[in-house]
Amino acid sequence: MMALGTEQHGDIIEKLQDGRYTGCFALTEVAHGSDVRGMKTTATYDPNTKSFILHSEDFKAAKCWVGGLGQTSTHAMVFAQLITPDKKNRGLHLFIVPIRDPETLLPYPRVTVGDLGEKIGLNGIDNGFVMFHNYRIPRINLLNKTGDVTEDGKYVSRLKKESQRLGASLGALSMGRVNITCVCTKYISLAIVIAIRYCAVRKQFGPSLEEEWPVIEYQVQQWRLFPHLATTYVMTIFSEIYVRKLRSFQISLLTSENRELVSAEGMEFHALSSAVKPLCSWMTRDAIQDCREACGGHGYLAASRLGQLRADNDPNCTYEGENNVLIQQASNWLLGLWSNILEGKEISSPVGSASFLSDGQNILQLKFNHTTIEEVLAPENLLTMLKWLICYYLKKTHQQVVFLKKNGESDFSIRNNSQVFLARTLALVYAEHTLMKTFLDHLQESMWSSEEKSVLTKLGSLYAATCLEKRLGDLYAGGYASTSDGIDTLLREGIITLCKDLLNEAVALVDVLAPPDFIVNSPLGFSDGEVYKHMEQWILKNPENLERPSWWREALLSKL
Ligand SMILES: Cc1cc2nc3c(=O)[nH]c(=O)nc-3n(C[C@H](O)[C@H](O)[C@H](O)COP(=O)(O)OP(=O)(O)OC[C@H]3O[C@@H](n4cnc5c(N)ncnc54)[C@H](O)[C@@H]3O)c2cc1C
Repeated sequence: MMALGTEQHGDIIEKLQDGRYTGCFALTEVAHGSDVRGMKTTATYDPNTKSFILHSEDFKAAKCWVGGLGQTSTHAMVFAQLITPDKKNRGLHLFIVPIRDPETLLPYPRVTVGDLGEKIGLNGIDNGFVMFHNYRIPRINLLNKTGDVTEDGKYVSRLKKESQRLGASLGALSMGRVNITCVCTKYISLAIVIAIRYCAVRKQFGPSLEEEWPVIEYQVQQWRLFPHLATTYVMTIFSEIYVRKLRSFQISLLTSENRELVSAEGMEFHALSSAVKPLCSWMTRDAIQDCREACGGHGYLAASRLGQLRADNDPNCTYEGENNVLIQQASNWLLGLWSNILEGKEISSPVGSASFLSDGQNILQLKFNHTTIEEVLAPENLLTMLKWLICYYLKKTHQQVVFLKKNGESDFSIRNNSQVFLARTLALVYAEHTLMKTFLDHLQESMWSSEEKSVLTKLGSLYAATCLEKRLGDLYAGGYASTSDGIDTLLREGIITLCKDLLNEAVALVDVLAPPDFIVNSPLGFSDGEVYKHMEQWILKNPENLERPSWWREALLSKL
């Protein structure tokens, strides 16, 4: 509201800030989500009453999934197609719409609002729907920074194209994606804390009947968990730095005279957030699942919290841009840079996430030339391999685009047919590289002791080596490595060695990440490691767990 509104919205912003009003954000409709241009809710300006008439033609046009709308919000920011009195559709605009009376929480007449009902997770949030039936709101409720309607109904905008206006409105949402990345770091941290603490205590088998091993001692268990521990550290440090960078970008948005630079930074941040949000939410999804399985049967107890974490992280893959759709924004930006490079033009990457691409043709000539595990695991060598992969995917995706263009396919069809194994992977590797680079740059800061730096470097190497091991096929297929180089053995043995090295540090490393016990709130993951004591308390505290089923009389013959 602050990004897209003007002085006329000061009063309402103040009431939202001090809690007299509560707000929500209504973009998605029942029949349209990712493709926002398909939204059907209309806001028709009526110069006689100087108001907009909001209307949802049917249930398909109902706004839905809106967090906070189901039972509580008094106001919604609603995206609607703005229709001026000349019957022209001026495209999607944002309106502040009163939904409920703040005194009674009852909906206003001509507004149908309600809750979507139980969800897979996040049930603490009341996601709701709303329909408008020729519902009038004052003219000044339009957020009018990019486009406005005069009292007599003329449309005015400093941005000429509808796509620019929509871009400005949606651009204001970038911070939301960054926040999601931060939320993911909290979920992945909790999951890894619970799993590693539990696995350090849980014992099964051993070299002899007398000697049982904690399951974390097993190689396979380390390989299943420690790469996620490494990811958690890389994600945590990355997201902190990333938020700081974005905040200073937002300040320069308001203050900088250099509009060209700000615009280039804006595009890069948009591309970056469009790749990083999918990567982090997917890595968190995979980590939570592995943590759940790593805790065996007890991990399946609701009390372990792993199921809840899995369900709560799930929508991170969907909202603020469905991952598979959102990630296309990043690959489009990268492909644009690559086209410039091929034409011999300079490229602009003021945030620095893709500046290495200007050397892309040389990077593609590089060959794997390491002979020891130490060399392969050296962070700068792993970073080079990730850079090579980005250039490789750029080249392949660009070739596919050119091929489809030559075949006369439309832009829509070209984009659609260059995603799988190409543009999508490109954007993911770009995000993987950005995380690793940011993490390593941060390790150069003087705040770290040499011991801390040493263990953090191991974590960085494990993160990058794990990313690369999954793409060995491409490293061979693209000619970076040949079968005689032994890259597979060196990378894989490197991962196993790192896991072994980290064994003694693992519990301390999760203790660093862990919130206080009352937030961990899982008998498997409390800091004292007294898993069985806490499980017993948990199970016995619920009297129902010791009772016969409520229907026992119906099922037993004796009825006693
Ligand atoms: C818990 C939760 C909270 C939410 N909160 C809000 C909120 O507060 N406000 C709000 O406005 N919305 C909210 N949403 C809605 C959310 O933003 C949308 O669900 C999301 O943008 C995806 O849109 P969709 O559901 O229409 O999916 P669709 O766009 O219908 O996607 C369906 C599938 O099709 C695929 N697909 C679609 N287009 C393409 C393409 N071009 N190429 C390849 N694949 C494609 C997608 O990848 C997806 O797998 C929330 C959703 C959830 C789950």
